[in-house]
Amino acid sequence: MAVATVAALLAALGGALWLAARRFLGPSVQRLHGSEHSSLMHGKTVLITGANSGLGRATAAELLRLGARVIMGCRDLERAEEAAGQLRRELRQAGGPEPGPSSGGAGELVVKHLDLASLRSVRAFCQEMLQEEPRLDVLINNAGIFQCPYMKTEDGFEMQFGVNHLGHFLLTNLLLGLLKSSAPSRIVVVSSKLYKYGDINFEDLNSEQSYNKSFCYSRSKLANILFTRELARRLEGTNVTVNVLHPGIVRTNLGRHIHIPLLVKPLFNLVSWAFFKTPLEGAQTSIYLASSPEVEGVSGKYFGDCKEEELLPKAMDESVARKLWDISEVMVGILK
Ligand SMILES: NC(=O)C1=CN([C@@H]2O[C@H](COP(=O)(O)OP(=O)(O)OC[C@H]3O[C@@H](n4cnc5c(N)ncnc54)[C@H](OP(=O)(O)O)[C@@H]3O)[C@@H](O)[C@H]2O)C=CC1
Ligand SMILES: CC1=C(/C=C/C(C)=C/C=C/C(C)=C/C=O)C(C)(C)CCC1
Repeated sequence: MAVATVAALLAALGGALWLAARRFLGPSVQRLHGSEHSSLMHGKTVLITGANSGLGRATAAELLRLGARVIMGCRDLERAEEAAGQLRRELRQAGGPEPGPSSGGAGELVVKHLDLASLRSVRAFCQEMLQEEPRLDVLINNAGIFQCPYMKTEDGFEMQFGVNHLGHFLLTNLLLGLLKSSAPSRIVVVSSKLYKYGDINFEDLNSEQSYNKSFCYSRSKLANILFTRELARRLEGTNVTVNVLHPGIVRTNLGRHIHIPLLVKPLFNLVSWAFFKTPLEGAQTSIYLASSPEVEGVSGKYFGDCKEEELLPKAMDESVARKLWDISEVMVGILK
């Protein structure tokens, strides 16, 4: 008995040491582009939704470092300005490009208000973009909400479907002209592996008959993939590409609606610290699809860890993708 207890304690201690060593001594993030690529994104304007937190913030930081001009589309201007201030300080400390009159926009960070839970806000944002921005080279549909209680957007859509899919659907459609006139340009869509558990039930897209927060998140992420594939088809020959990715499991604020008992929280924090990716690790595929010459001309594909991955048949169903597109047009009011 005593031997078993000692063995269990030793195993636990060994495991803890291994995890700590992995975090502290292991290679820090394998950055996609080292310093030799620090001008890769010079002259390019990138719009990132939800760039004040998590993956969006890390993506913004890295693309700024590569010389992009980054527009942060965020719903809370106070949180966004705070994040922008930190990003500018970090860039200066790292010796990144200094924005100024002669920098051609390199390293410049702009904050704009965008609430994807309001079609009015999306329209106002796009109008401002079209008035103020002469070009848009990369659009990163990153913002997302995860497993919230049943809530509706300003326009009466179930919140996860409304923000993760419909808000981005309208945003992308209204910015397509600018992306086309800036071609070659790219659209990057952040989905999730959890798409596998979703289905597009056209009879109840607003989840009024029943609401399951996990299913609705998965459905919104499946919609992200179907949207990407249908858009890629529609964009053939335009030199505007669109690809979709899953980032893995990443330690961000996405879990804000998951309620964990106070006493168990430290354990969850420890587990996430040990096993989840950091935001910079998780953002690598977004950064890759936004900037790498390797994916020039590649469109309609699904990526994880900077490599193309296979999709389940339900995410490649062209008739479902077309029907979802048509219904989304009606829902957001852009039916021609
Ligand atoms: N973290 C993970 O393990 C995984 C994440 N993903 C996906 O990654 C993407 C980024 O999430 P992540 O960085 O993890 O989470 P965070 O919660 O850290 O970031 C989400 C961002 O989306 C913004 N957002 C939420 N609702 C709206 C809205 N109505 N209008 C505009 N912006 C909004 C948030 O703004 P605010 O800060 O104001 O709330 C925040 O900036 C999401 O699409 C998510 O589904 C996919 C798989 C796994
Ligand atoms: C980090 C973290 C949490 C967990 C978040 C989780 C589990 C997020 C998972 C998101 C996924 C897998 C999204 C996929 O699309 C807690 C427990 C809320 C609180 C402690 C810190």
